Formats: sequence, structure tokens, C-alpha cells
Amino acid sequence: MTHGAGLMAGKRGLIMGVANDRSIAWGIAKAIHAQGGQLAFTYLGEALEKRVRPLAKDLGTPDDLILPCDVAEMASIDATFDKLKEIWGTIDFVVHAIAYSDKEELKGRYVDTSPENFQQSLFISCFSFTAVAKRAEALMPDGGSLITLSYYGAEKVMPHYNVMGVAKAALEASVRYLAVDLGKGGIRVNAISAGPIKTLAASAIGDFRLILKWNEYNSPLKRNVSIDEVGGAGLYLVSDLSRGVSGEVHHVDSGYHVVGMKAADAPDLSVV
Ligand SMILES: NC(=O)c1ccc[n+]([C@@H]2O[C@H](COP(=O)([O-])OP(=O)(O)OC[C@H]3O[C@@H](n4cnc5c(N)ncnc54)[C@H](O)[C@@H]3O)[C@@H](O)[C@H]2O)c1
Repeated sequence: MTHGAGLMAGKRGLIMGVANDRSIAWGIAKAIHAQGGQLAFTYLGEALEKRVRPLAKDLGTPDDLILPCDVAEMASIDATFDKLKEIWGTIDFVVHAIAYSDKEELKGRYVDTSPENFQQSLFISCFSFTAVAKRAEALMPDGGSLITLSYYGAEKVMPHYNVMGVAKAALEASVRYLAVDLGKGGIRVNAISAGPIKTLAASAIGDFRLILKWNEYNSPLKRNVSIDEVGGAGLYLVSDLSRGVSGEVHHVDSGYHVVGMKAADAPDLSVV
């Protein structure tokens, strides 16, 4: 679709968290672009730039809107938003699809989490969204929409999720606080709680294949979700279709979060 037509016509925003074409952020970017939205992208480091730049260009993003950003550095986030201000002046939406933990600490017991990894995981996976929201607010004089990505491990204990579960719980709480802080300015803040999807970040989680199978057998839809399905929900949340929605954690997980027990017809699964 060309710009000027579609649900997102005339809207501009930033996509943070594409690592490759399996990234959830890429699914959301494609959905927004297909509805006429204009996109800027960030990438983490030169190795990922090689993957992100061609993808972003495929969606018509000019080189000067494909920006390095390490959210562990406030100066790096500042530089990203300074560039958006310089080139666009204002923006309409931000997609934050970023998380990090030392994968060694996604093994064993949560109780053994080190203070260093706790700090880093919570900083990158939770605080960075707040830092982004603060800078986005300054570029959204007429309102806008911010979304982030969470997981059911925020609500219930999931195997191997450990400190990431605590970080996602904090992220979901921060969505509610940010929704109140920014709501007066017409800025909406929401999260998508996605079901498990095989991505680079997911490969850090032990027994991920078991988690995928368990969700497939036990979710109401009896299957896993795709990045395009999360993309559709992302499009809804950044578009005016969701203009009455803020502070929400929207599950895109084949309905898995409503299930309380293994389905009677689901096979037992074991990693032993
Ligand atoms: N894959 C799943 O099963 C799943 C399920 C629910 C939620 N999520 C969440 O979705 C989001 C996107 O993850 P994904 O699964 O698409 O994996 P992904 O590996 O494709 O994306 C994670 C991104 O985080 C970025 N990142 C990490 N540290 C960063 C930093 N310091 N600065 C800037 N960027 C940084 C990486 O570069 C990468 O692009 C994450 O928040 C993840 O927790 C994933």
C-alpha cells in the first residue's frame, strides 16, 4: 500500500527491537506499513545493523531514519529522539519490543539471580520503556500511542523465565503508571502479552520447544501465534481503532491465559 491510503495514513512512528525477520517488532512493522504508516527503526550494534537496514529499507525507510540505539545508555535514547525531532518534528507512535537477561540466569532457580543481572534485566526490559515514553511524550503534542511487549511469565511462574518474569511484571505495572501520567496529553500506553514465538530472544530460554508444544496442545485455539498475528494487534493498538484503550495488557496467545489446567486430550510432555 502506498502512503496516503490506509488506517495509518499520515502517521509516523518508531520501531525498536527488530533483530531479524523473525522478530515480533518486524511483524508489527509490516502490519503498520501495510496500512500506510511511515516507520523509523533502531538497531542494537553493527552486527544487527546488517540485518535491520535491508529490512527497514524494504519498507521504504530512508537511511537517516535507521538509527543505532542501545537502551542501556540514556544518551543513545536521547540521540534517537533528537534525530526523530530533527527529521519529523513530531511522531504518532512507538513500538518497544526489547528485553534482555543473561541467559545463564534463565537456568536454575530465580532465587539465585545475581544483583548485577537483576539490575541489567530490569533496566533494559522495563525501565527503558519508561525512558522511551518520556522522550516520546515530548514529540507527541497532539497525542499518540506507545506499546511494549510482555509475556504471561509476568502473571504466573513459567519454567526458565526467572528474572524476566519479574521484569515483565514491572513492565506491565509501568504501562499502567505511564498510561495515567501521559493520558492527559492524549497519549495511550498499552502492552501486548504475546504467546511463545521462536525468535532470537526466545532461544535464550531453556526448553523453549517444550513451552511451544505445551501452548499448542493446551491453548483454546490449539496452536501457537505468529509474528503477523501479534502484528495485527500491534496495528490495532497504534491506530485510532483503539483510541479508547489505554493501560491495557492485551493477550495475543491463542487464549492460553484463560486456561487453568492441562487439556484432557493434550499429551503429557516431558524433557526428562
Ligand atoms: N518470543 C517470544 O516468545 C515472546 C513472547 C512474549 C513477549 N516477547 C517479548 O517480545 C519482545 C521482542 O522479542 P522477540 O521475541 O521478538 O526477540 P528478538 O530477539 O527478535 O528481539 C529482541 C530485541 O531486543 C533488542 N535489545 C536487547 N537489548 C537491547 C538494548 N540494550 N538496546 C536496544 N535493543 C536491545 C535486541 O537487539 C532485539 O532486537 C521482547 O520484549 C520479548 O520479551 C517475546
